[in-house]
Amino acid sequence: MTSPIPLNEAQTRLLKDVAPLGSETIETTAACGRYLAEPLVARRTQPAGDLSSMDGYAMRADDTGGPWLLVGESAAGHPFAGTLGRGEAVRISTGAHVPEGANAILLQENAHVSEGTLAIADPERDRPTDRYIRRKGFDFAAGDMLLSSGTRIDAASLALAMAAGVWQLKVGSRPIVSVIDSGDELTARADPTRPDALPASNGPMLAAMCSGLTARTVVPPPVSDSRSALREALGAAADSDVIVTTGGASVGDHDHVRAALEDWGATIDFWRVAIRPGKPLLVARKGGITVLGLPGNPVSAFVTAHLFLLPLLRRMAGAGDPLPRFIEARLSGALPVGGARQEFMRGVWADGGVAAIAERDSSALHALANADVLIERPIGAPAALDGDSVRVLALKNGGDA
Ligand SMILES: Nc1nc2c(c(=O)[nH]1)N[C@H]1C(S)=C(S)[C@@H](COP(=O)(O)OP(=O)(O)OC[C@H]3O[C@@H](n4cnc5c(N)ncnc54)[C@H](O)[C@@H]3O)O[C@H]1N2
Ligand code: MOO
Repeated sequence: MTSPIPLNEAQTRLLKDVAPLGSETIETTAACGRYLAEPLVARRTQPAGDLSSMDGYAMRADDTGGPWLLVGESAAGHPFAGTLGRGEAVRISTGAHVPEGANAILLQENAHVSEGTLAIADPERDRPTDRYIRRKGFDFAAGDMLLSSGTRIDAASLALAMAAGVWQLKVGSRPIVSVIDSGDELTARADPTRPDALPASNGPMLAAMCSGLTARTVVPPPVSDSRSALREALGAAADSDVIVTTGGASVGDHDHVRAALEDWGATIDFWRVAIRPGKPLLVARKGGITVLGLPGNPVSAFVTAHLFLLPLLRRMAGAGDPLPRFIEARLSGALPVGGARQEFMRGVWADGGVAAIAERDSSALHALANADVLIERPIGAPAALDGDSVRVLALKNGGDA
């Protein structure tokens, strides 16, 4: 049996020959979570003209002493039509166009108005200023390249595209994923008449992880621990871009995934990665289909999905940067020396840093559900002390997407 390969080598091999699936043009409002298949180029200039950023009064820059005659109003959506002369001012609201000739704003709070005449309430302290003018095109101009191909559309970039006048976006196609739970002990729902049975939780968990990437996911009922049943389930999932199996990936008498994949005509790329949890991870290919054989233990399945399945789906969906990003955090508490596998411990935000959850069993879903982060422990790392810097992968607050 060959030795487990390092994580970075395994991720490189997984993604090496995987190209984005294709693209489609969709409404911008429906594009959240998708990846741009071409750069976003502005079709309009923002702001379209010089706008006031405050409610107040506009006047000429060479005429900031006052008093002024109020000659009209510029409201958002209703610009003042004329040109301002000396001794004249207009009422102006936030977001309204600064009239022709005007180049200074007096804040409403600093103004005194009486019978159509405007004056500075405290001339010793306040003066009209151009600080409250947002210049035409300061955010972006028509023709500017705003986001590069491969960028994930989130709420802010969706708003940017709308503001840039781009109603439709060319985005990467959504991958189709089939998730096969395998094991004789598994049932689709808890069955009180079978104390030996276990609800299949991996399939729904993995489907939920994929949904954050807008993949289309199919989860058939659990498959029994038999080579032929697995072979049949693989065949039934052949119209997928990715097939995920969970369970049966290890060395036990009932672990049939590798044999079933070979029966089906798939080629095993690699099996076993030097990570904890998740060592028995397997990658195989058949035609354009990538098969990820994830371990059955729920935490192992979750961690390997985070490290392999989600990057694979991001790449297929057109992401420029598919791998999860580590961030540095301060450790609250101490950790023992690292082992022979790169470890991903469940952790929580605590005392301004991260603390490892004591329960490290790879079946412990309760601890996983409480985790905010995965704390990375490199192979053979020296013991870590309270306050040391560690690398973490964020799980909560959008870290999964
Ligand atoms: N002698 C050895 N035994 C094991 C090794 C090893 O190297 N030598 N590796 C261990 C590691 S590490 C892991 S992880 C597991 C992985 O095992 P399998 O992928 O073959 O998974 P199963 O044996 O089928 O199941 C393990 C565990 O997970 C439960 N399970 C399975 N599927 C689901 C599901 N869909 N939903 C919820 N829970 C599931 C299953 O009931 C088992 O309890 O192997 C170690 N053994
Ligand atoms: O994947 Mo296994 O969890 O390393 O126990």
